[in-house]
Formats: sequence, C-alpha cells, structure tokens
Amino acid sequence: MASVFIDGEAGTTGLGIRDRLARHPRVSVRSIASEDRKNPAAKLELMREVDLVVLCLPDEASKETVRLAAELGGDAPKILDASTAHRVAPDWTYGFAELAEGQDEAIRRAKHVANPGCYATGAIALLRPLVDAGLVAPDFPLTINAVSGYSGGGKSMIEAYDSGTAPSFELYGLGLDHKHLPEVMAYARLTRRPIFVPSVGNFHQGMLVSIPLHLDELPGRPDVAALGEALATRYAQGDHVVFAEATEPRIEAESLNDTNRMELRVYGNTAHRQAVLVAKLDNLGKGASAAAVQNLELMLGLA
Ligand SMILES: NC(=O)C1=CN([C@@H]2O[C@H](COP(=O)(O)OP(=O)(O)OC[C@H]3O[C@@H](n4cnc5c(N)ncnc54)[C@H](OP(=O)(O)O)[C@@H]3O)[C@@H](O)[C@H]2O)C=CC1
Ligand SMILES: CC(=O)N[C@@H](CCC(=O)OP(=O)(O)O)C(=O)O
Repeated sequence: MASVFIDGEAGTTGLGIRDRLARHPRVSVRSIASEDRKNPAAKLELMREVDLVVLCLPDEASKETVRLAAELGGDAPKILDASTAHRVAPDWTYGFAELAEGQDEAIRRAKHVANPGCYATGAIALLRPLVDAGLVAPDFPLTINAVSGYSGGGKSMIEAYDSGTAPSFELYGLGLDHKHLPEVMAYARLTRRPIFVPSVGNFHQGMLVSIPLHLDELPGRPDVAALGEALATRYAQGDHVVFAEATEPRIEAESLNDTNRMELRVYGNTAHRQAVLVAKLDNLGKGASAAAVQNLELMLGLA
C-alpha cells in the first residue's frame, strides 16, 4: 500500500483528492491533525513517513512545504503540486500525461510533478497538436475565451456564491495577466502571448475553453475538417482526452463533471472560413483533483 499526505486536505482540491483516494485499493491517505495543519514540524514528521505528498495550497505555502521536504534529503517523499508555483519551473515535470508522447513516462520517473491549471489543460490540449502539426503558427495572435464554475475560485469564491453575494456571470482577468498564461505558452509552444479572457458563472463546477480562428490566417489555410483530423489523430489512443464530433451548434459546460475526461471539438463554418476549438472538462476533475490522482498513480508506479 502506498501512502500519501495531502497538504491542504480540507480545501476544495484537497477534498476532491481525498474523496477519490478513500476508495482507492492501493493508496492510503495519512492525515495531519486539523490544529497542526499549518505546523511545519508536524508536516515534516508526516513527510518522513509517506511515499508522496500532494500540495493543495496557495502558492507561497506550497513553496514552503517544498523547502521543508528538501530538509529530508534523499528520504524526501515525491511531491505533486496542485498550485501554480512550479508549473514552468525547470526542475519540475508538467503533469499532463497527454501533452506529448513520453510525458506519462516522464511523470512516472519524476520526483517533482506540477499538476496543470484547469484552463491551461483545455487550452494546451487544443493548441499543442495544431502547433506541432504546423496548422497554427507559434506566433499566431490567439484569443482564448473560457468559462468556469465558481468552485474554480476555491473556498472563498464558493462562499461568495453560496451566500448570494456574487454576480451571476462575470468576465475577469481583464488585466490580461492570468496565472495560467506562462504554462499555456510553454507547453503549447507559443511564442506570442495569447489574449486570455476567463469568466465565471453561477454553477458549481464545469468548464469550457474556446479558441476562435480565422482559417485564412493560418498557415496553409486549412479547412475545418483538417483541424479536427489533427486532434482526432493526436488523441486516438486517449482514455481521458478524446476528440468528439461537433454535432450541434451549441455546447454546455457540466456534462463531464466528476470525471477525469476532457472532450475536444472543432466547430466551424466552411463558407465563412471560421472555426472555434472547444475543450470541455470539469475544473475540479481533469482540471484538478482527478488529474492529480492520475498523476499520483503514475508517480507511485500504480499505473
Ligand atoms: N479550485 C480549483 O478548481 C483549482 C485549484 N487549484 C490550486 O490548488 C490550490 C488549492 O486551491 P483550492 O483547493 O481551490 O483552494 P481552497 O481555498 O479551497 O483551499 C486551500 C486550503 O489550503 C489551506 N492552507 C492555506 N495555507 C496553508 C498552509 N500554510 N498549510 C496548510 N494548509 C494551508 C487552507 O486552509 P485554511 O482555509 O484553514 O486557511 C485551505 O483548506 C491552489 O494553489 C489553487 O490554485 C488547481 C486547480 C484547480
Ligand atoms: C474561477 C476561478 O477563479 N478560477 C481560477 C483558476 C482555477 C485554477 O485552475 O487555478 P490553478 O490551477 O492555477 O490553481 C482563476 O482564474 O484564478
């Protein structure tokens, strides 16, 4: 039985991981007493005894636990960080197994893995295959639009919606400096910073990430079908990331909730030479806790 300590177990992401691991036949969760949850000495003692620690903390607290673990030298557990702190750090492995061939193997071998951001998971899954295939140039002026359920904002945003003080819908991140952009650029291999317009609505969980494209501005002026074929080919073997046909000119955000699945579609109008790429995922599932469980199974040699 492999043992795991979830630092930040009572938060939104931590609880999601704990619930999934509660029914896991080969992983046991070691918990810290609630009054000690921010006590470095207690964390250090627990980290001595476990195989892996998952960080479900604000960025600064994550960095602090990583520093603490370093005190254990060669006895330090493996670390999976769900925060934004290490996603583009050179000595960390990006925990998106479907990123490219061999990424699952890199996660298996890694001592330190950064779990991807929820919006970034959708944007990278859509863009990386098209950049690799030469259908989208790395310096293309992209716009990424997205909507998330309010659980994406953690405990404080959940409280605001539950108490009725939050708006039904809002755009945010309009300072154009969202924390997921560095990882999107790095792992989709973009050289020009996309404009990212996230939004949040009055539903608990679920997410759509959409990217509009003028086809005549792309290299080789591909048609709608060519974009779909590139994604279908790339994810043909996928269990968790799949290409799906765009059968209706609309899409809702919640049908993949509580799963580790993400669906990618290409909508378009051949006559108008326009397309919209869309990823659907659960911000708490493939966007956070379910992806974390997928990663820790790889890191613990259970998958
Ligand atoms: N919600 C989401 O959809 C996603 C979140 N993430 C990331 O996961 C991390 C956690 O986010 P989320 O679960 O939403 O946040 P929450 O606000 O829901 O939970 C954070 C938890 O961390 C605890 N905490 C804060 N500081 C410390 C510390 N020093 N030691 C131990 N525990 C601490 C908090 O406890 P207390 O309340 O008692 O202070 C709280 O329980 C963040 O980095 C976030 O960016 C990643 C992907 C998606
Ligand atoms: C609705 C909402 O506020 N969402 C969060 C992102 C949630 C998430 O995935 O953040 P990390 O993975 O980077 O921790 C935000 O935009 O900051």
